[in-house]
Amino acid sequence: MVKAVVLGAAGGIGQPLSLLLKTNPLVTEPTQLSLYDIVNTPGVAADLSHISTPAKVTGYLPPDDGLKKALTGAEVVIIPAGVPRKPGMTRDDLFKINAGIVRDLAVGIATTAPKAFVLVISNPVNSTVPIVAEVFKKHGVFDPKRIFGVTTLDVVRASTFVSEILGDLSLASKITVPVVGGHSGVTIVPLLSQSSHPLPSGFAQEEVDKLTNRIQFGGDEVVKAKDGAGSATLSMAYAGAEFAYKVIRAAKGEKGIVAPTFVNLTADKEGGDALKKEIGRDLEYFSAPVELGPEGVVKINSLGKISEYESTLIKNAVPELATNIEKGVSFIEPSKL
Ligand SMILES: NC(=O)c1ccc[n+]([C@@H]2O[C@H](COP(=O)([O-])OP(=O)(O)OC[C@H]3O[C@@H](n4cnc5c(N)ncnc54)[C@H](O)[C@@H]3O)[C@@H](O)[C@H]2O)c1
Ligand SMILES: O=C(O)C[C@H](O)C(=O)O
Repeated sequence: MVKAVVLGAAGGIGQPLSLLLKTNPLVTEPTQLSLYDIVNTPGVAADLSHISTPAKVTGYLPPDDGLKKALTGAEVVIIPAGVPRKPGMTRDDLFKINAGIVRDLAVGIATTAPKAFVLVISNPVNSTVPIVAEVFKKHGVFDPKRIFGVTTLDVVRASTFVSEILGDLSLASKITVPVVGGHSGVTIVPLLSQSSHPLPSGFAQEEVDKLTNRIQFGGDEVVKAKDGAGSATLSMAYAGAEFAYKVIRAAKGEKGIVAPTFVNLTADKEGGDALKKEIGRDLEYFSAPVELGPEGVVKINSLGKISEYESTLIKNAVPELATNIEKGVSFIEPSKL
């Protein structure tokens, strides 16, 4: 039995994500799904509760201790609460509003469900994950193995775009491309040289560059197409559900589940230290392929053999990552809790 909670469940991501959690035929879990938002969750929960699958769905709003009730007994908490981008904005522009939202929700988790796995979707992920971690530290419940920044959408995009180039969309769900670094612009580093399905022979460097750029700025492609009506929601719901299932399956004892995710590098000290050497900087957080287990992070894998081009991408990612991480860490001071 798993209790999963979606915070921000009435939003563009929250609703389809909750639908996927309620309906996935491969996973009989979660058996309890709690939906929390500042608006509309009773309606979303009533709607989902008519679907003929086992998970019991309940909606909560802020009055009457709704957050606490939603989180009581939670094992997996997924956070897509917060504002999305409009054209012309960077993810960092969302910090002003989303940092406070994520901080307050993190306080709720730290006090009510400190052992839950926390999956952070709200942008800017490079800063919101450190915010959650700092809140947990202040409450004395920080476990780096249990806090994840969800970067799965970058991985999903990379697989899809590579399958398009290979001219076979049916390969999309089979192709794996590790995407490392962080979740914004140049901090998104696809390791195309490690694609499970190599790019066509003779694929020019110029084309690798174009493909890399498309993966790094895939979010902007959607923001532009939605033209003021928000950012990726449906593909994010898909990606968020995929990652959540991996965390749940690993928690249930399934072995060998590996996924890139943005984690605190102390989650696996040995692996984290080796990774810091590879990237040439003592960063506190990085998205890397992580092996998952019953307690969360088991092992942070090294980047392995990467091309010179990819090594340059990582060099370009590191300064922005360091700034984003510091911004999140310094947002949390004892006086703010
Ligand atoms: N990690 C990723 O890959 C990724 C991908 C897409 C979007 N995002 C981010 O996810 C976030 C949500 O995007 P969206 O399109 O669903 O936005 P949205 O505006 O459609 O939905 C956000 C929801 O959060 C709710 N909310 C606001 N404050 C809250 C609070 N204090 N407690 C609970 N709920 C609260 C809102 O009421 C709304 O229902 C944005 O920050 C966006 O940038 C991340
Ligand atoms: O681009 C955004 O702002 C949303 C999300 O981070 C994405 O990658 O689609």
